[in-house]
Amino acid sequence: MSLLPTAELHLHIEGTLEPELILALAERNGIELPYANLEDLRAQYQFTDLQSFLNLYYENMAVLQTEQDFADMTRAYLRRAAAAGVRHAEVMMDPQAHLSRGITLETCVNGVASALATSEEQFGVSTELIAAFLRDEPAEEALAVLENLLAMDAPIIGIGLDSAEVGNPPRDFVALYERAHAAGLKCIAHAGEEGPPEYIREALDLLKVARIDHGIRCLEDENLVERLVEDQTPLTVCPLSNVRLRTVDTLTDHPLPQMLERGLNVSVNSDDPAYFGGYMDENFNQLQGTFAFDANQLAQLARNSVRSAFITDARRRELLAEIGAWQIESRGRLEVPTSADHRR
Ligand SMILES: Nc1ncnc2[nH]cnc12
Ligand SMILES: [Zn+2]
Repeated sequence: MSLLPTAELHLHIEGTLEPELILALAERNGIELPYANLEDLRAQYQFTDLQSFLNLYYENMAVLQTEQDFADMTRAYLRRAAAAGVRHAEVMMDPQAHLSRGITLETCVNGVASALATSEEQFGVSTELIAAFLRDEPAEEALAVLENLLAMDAPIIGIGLDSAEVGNPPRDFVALYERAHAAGLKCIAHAGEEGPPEYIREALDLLKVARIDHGIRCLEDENLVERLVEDQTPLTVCPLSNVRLRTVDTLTDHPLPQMLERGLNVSVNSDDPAYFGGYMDENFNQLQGTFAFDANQLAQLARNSVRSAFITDARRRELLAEIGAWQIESRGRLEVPTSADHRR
């Protein structure tokens, strides 16, 4: 049984920093961590909400110091993603989280970009880079960083908006998104993860985004659901993330089946796989185990990711053909795309 070919559209590269790599980079860079060992570090991975995760996520970034560190982290993700069936990845990074630690834009951007540049030949995964801005930091700072990214001709195709959602609405970032649109960049934003449906509306109406990251709280607003279905707005859903951050109680309670049923354009993504218990294959594995999706439903989720990706029509046709072949091969004898071989 071959792996389900998919596009990963919602992935924070800093969220792929595995505990083992954190310790290795700390050692390489002579950084003292507040954890005695791997077990001690792993014991921190219990989250009560988004903020409790973000605290650890930002803290662990201290080990990322050089271009090589960023490139090593990115290559480790690409290798793992390829083994999970990912054929195209649109990778977000958080430049402000590094600038605030005294790491230059060149170091973090060039480090990640250098690994992405050889991804297709090395791992068979085509990639794009998206700069995400921290919504819990001043909007003026985000705009200044975007100007610097543009000035250095950073190889980004778009911008995103992430970090602590509640109390930091999309309406605060209109100038940032106007600048990004004017520069010809694609625009996406996290909305409706912990925040209300109104934030999804704002992201669409004020920031004019092409995709919504998460968006699961749209279901609380029937008019919004109808609009999202009508426009086929992509929602990049992250099931294991939602469970680990307690947005839903258990995977059984996850609204993905309901969202598919309603005709929303939903895809499956891993968000911060090193923190949330799995990469793309593990997300599909657990969905399959919980909801018993058939080959048609799994293929639909994969097709949604490909039709929502920022890729050429030729690449889209190529990936849709791969999914079609997988679907034919899988019908009638469906096993889940397995992660057993690469599980930690
Ligand atoms: N799930 C998430 N939500 C908001 N900001 C993030 N940054 C990294 N992961 C995030
Ligand atoms: Zn995210």
